[in-house]
Amino acid sequence: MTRKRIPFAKMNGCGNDFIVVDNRDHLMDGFDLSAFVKNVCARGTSVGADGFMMLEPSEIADFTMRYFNADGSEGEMCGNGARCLSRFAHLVGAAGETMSFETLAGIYHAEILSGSQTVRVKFPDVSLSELQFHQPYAADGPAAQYHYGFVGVPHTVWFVDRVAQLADEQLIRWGKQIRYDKSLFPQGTNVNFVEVLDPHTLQIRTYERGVEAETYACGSGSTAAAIIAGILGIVEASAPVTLLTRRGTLRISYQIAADAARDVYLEGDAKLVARGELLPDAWLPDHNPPAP
Ligand SMILES: N[C@H](CCC[C@H](N)C(=O)O)C(=O)O
Repeated sequence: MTRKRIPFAKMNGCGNDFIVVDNRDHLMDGFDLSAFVKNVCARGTSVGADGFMMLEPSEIADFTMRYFNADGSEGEMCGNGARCLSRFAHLVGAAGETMSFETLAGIYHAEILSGSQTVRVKFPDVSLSELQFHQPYAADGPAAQYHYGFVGVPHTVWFVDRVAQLADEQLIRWGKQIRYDKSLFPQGTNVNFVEVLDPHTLQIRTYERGVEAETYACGSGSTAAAIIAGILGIVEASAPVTLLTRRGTLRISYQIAADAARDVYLEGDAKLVARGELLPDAWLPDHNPPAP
């Protein structure tokens, strides 16, 4: 068994938590990444997180972001993850206060707001042809219609009343039903339940694909919800939209042009909460088989 120790950081963006590894020197070569990620992200038996990210070199940007969901699947992109990895890249000297990075969903830009742990990520333009509005939903769900937005990853947005009061089990039941509705979403989807508080403020709860549970916040889901609400005239699109998540606040701003939402920015905290070493028992949970 390898005696490898893997330096890592634990980062937290608005309650979305991530294990981050600097893989610029190919430390992770030889690992079955899917199994590794699933094990280290398991809460209770290992470090636990919503996702796992690696900082890797890039020939066209400051670095490459590789993102894995807690279930071991590689995701194209993660908004809160991108904010956390940008801060990490800055902390380890891989990037200055402004940076660009490669993802499976294209090139993103980010800025560490001076002297703070606030990070603003700029998304590529969101083509309006990637959005769908007022889609009917026949099954027993949170609403009779939903809206769809692809913001690096797929998102559905459901406007509901009193989202904070929605029972956790109900949210999970609806989330799973929609996320696994292959006739509508062959690739699956994240499911965002959104309440309009005022023309500048939305409250949001998200069932995340790949975590298969509610997470405390979702950056790309918040971005999709803010853009959709702006185009529908539910919030004022010309001003920043505040998204209240379960563990903090995200700010989203954008400009609506004829064919795309441009200048799309997602801003919020990105905290470094721990640094240490992952040891084999973090990724080999079979050392502790369940009691017969
Ligand atoms: N929490 C993430 C979304 C991760 C996307 C993932 N759940 C998927 O669809 O593969 C965010 O802040 O944008």
